[in-house]
Amino acid sequence: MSFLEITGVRKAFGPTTVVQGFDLSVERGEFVSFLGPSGCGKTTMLRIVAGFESPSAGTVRIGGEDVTDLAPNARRIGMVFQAYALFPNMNVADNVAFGLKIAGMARAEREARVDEMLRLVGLPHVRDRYPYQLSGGQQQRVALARAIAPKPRVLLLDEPLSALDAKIRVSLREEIRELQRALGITTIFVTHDQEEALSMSDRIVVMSDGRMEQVGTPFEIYNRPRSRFVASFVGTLSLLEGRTVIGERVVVAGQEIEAETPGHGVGEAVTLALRPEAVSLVTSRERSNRLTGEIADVAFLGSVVRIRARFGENEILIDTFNDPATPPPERGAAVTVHFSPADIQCLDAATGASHRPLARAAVASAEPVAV
Ligand SMILES: Nc1ncnc2c1ncn2[C@@H]1O[C@H](COP(=O)(O)OP(=O)(O)OP(=O)(O)O)[C@@H](O)[C@H]1O
Repeated sequence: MSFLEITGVRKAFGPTTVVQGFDLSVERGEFVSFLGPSGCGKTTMLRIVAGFESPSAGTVRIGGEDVTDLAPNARRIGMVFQAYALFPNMNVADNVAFGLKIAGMARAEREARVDEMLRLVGLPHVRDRYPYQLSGGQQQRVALARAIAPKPRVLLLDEPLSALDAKIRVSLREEIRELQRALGITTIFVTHDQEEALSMSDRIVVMSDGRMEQVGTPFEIYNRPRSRFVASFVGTLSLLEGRTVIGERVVVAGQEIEAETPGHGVGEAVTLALRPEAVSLVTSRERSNRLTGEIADVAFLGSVVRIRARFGENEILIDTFNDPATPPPERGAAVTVHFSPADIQCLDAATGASHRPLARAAVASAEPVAV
């Protein structure tokens, strides 16, 4: 049995079911993200694990113990919320000591643990400050120190980074992950930010409309999305609308390309999906599987240049690495792009299912995936 077992959980508020068919086993020390758009039920699921909501059906087990009917404070979990939830009238040390005091820890031991926790989150110098004297990032680090001080069995993080500046968000991601690894604490992290989930998680649960769409490692979720929803929610994807012709070929914007379209007969409409990093600009004539169109937009992102090219009604995003010797193409310029047939994913318009893994992963390449 896994350390945290969520079995058959369903949750309804009145007539509205907001979570259903939720089954998940989390190993000890694992970092699992619940990823999905606003309203998909991820916070509700986290609150069920925490004990703030009771499920309409199903059970939650931690360390083999059925905690479904236990109050939150009896579950030995730690939680960090999105909004700064520090007690404003207490200084940092008292905030971090809060759970320890409730647990009846002696003063000297408490003080030592507070110091240890503040060192762990890199804030030994803010001990006597009040929350309003801290930056947003510092407040969240104190909230993290407060959550882990009582040595919880499970750490629950509800969008803890979403109120912070982009730069701090990225550095705190790494800090949280490092700390989580060092402590070996089983963690569930709720986010609607796919980059956050991809970069931090051992596994991701992608949720939509109260259901689990897919569970997998970031690599699996990105490269082998099981549904159109997962394919388009996680990462960036260009969709091409085409029509199949004889010989594994598809006509897109009046041009023929090679693409496998399993399950589609000749003459059928088909949707093809492509990741931006799978497309390259063609500089010589020899490459097959090309489409010619026009540059619609160029975004210079620094190390990566993201180009939006138009092919009739279709648009393709292309990520190329910055080359200091070659300025990016101009808007309106003609462009020819190339992609390998293996990098094309054929989506089934009717069911939203994807027929085959996205590209490179299919050959189990160890190539790092740009996010
Ligand atoms: N106490 C409640 N009573 C009634 N409906 C609720 C309650 N709590 C949540 N809901 C509804 O349940 C659905 C899922 O909400 P939940 O907060 O779990 O989604 P979420 O994925 O976490 O979204 P967000 O990222 O916006 O927080 C929403 O439609 C929400 O309105």
